[in-house]
Amino acid sequence: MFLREIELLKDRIEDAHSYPFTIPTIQTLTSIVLAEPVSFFIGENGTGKSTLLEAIAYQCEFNTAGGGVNNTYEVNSTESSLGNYLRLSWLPKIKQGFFLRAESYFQFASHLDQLAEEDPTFQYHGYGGKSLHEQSHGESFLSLFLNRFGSRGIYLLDEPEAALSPARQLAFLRLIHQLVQTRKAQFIIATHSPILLGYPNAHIFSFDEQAIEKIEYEDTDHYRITKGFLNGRERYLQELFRADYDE
Ligand SMILES: Nc1ncnc2c1ncn2[C@@H]1O[C@H](COP(=O)(O)OP(=O)(O)OP(=O)(O)O)[C@@H](O)[C@H]1O
Repeated sequence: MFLREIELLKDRIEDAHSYPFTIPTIQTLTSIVLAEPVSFFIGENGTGKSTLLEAIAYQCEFNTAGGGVNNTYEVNSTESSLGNYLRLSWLPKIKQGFFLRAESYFQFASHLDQLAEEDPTFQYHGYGGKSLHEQSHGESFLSLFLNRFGSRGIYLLDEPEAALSPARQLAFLRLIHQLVQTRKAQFIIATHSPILLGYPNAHIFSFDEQAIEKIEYEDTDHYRITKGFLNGRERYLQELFRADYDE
C-alpha cells in the first residue's frame, strides 16, 4: 500500500457554490482513509466518483485523460477541477501507476499508435505487442491490465468492467490478487460491478448518501439487487413490470 489518506483542503475553496463543490459527497468530504490495498468507490450515476478519482490521478501526476506519469498527450486531457484541493498522504511515496477511464480509452489507444509511429523501437512494449485498436474492446482492456499493470504502483480505474465479460472480470480479479500479493500494488476502482466488488477484504466507499461512507459488500445495492434478481428472476420481473400493467 502506498496512498494512505485523501484530504480535501477546505480552506482553499473560494467558490463553494460551483462545480465540483456543489456535489453533495464533495461538499461533505473531509478525508478518506485507505486501509486496504483495494478500495472501491460505488454509488449512483453522478454522485462524484469519477470527479474524485480524476482528482486523485491529477495529484499522482497521471494524465487525467488516462495513462501514467509518462503519458503526456493532450487529447481530451482535462484540467481536474478538484485536483488542486486535495492532499494525498503517502507511505511510501511512489510515482508508478496508471489511471484508466473507460470513456477516454479510445484516445489512449490512439496515443499509443502515435508513439509507435514516432518510435519504431516502442513496439507496443508493455501493451501486449500490438495496437490496442487491433484488439476487441475487452481483449485490449485485459491486454492492458496484463501487460501494463506489471509493476508495483497505484492503479486508479474508472469502471474497468465496461468492456469485460463476466469471465474476464473474474480473470481481472485474479490479476488484481496477483499484483496485490506479489507487487504490493494498490487499486482504487470506481465500479458498478457486483463481481469486482466481491474482491476479498476490500474497502467499499459508498457515494450514495450526503457523505462518503464505508459499506459492507452484502449491504450494497449491487449485491442485493443482483442476488434478488438471480434468486427469483421471474418473480422479480413480474414485480418490476407490474406498474406497466396497472397503468
Ligand atoms: N466539468 C463539469 N462541470 C460541471 N458539472 C460536472 C462536470 N463534470 C461532471 N459534472 C457533474 O458532477 C456530478 C458528478 O459527476 P461524476 O462524473 O463524478 O459522477 P460519477 O459518480 O462518476 O457518475 P457515473 O457512475 O455515471 O460515472 C454529475 O452531476 C455531473 O453532471
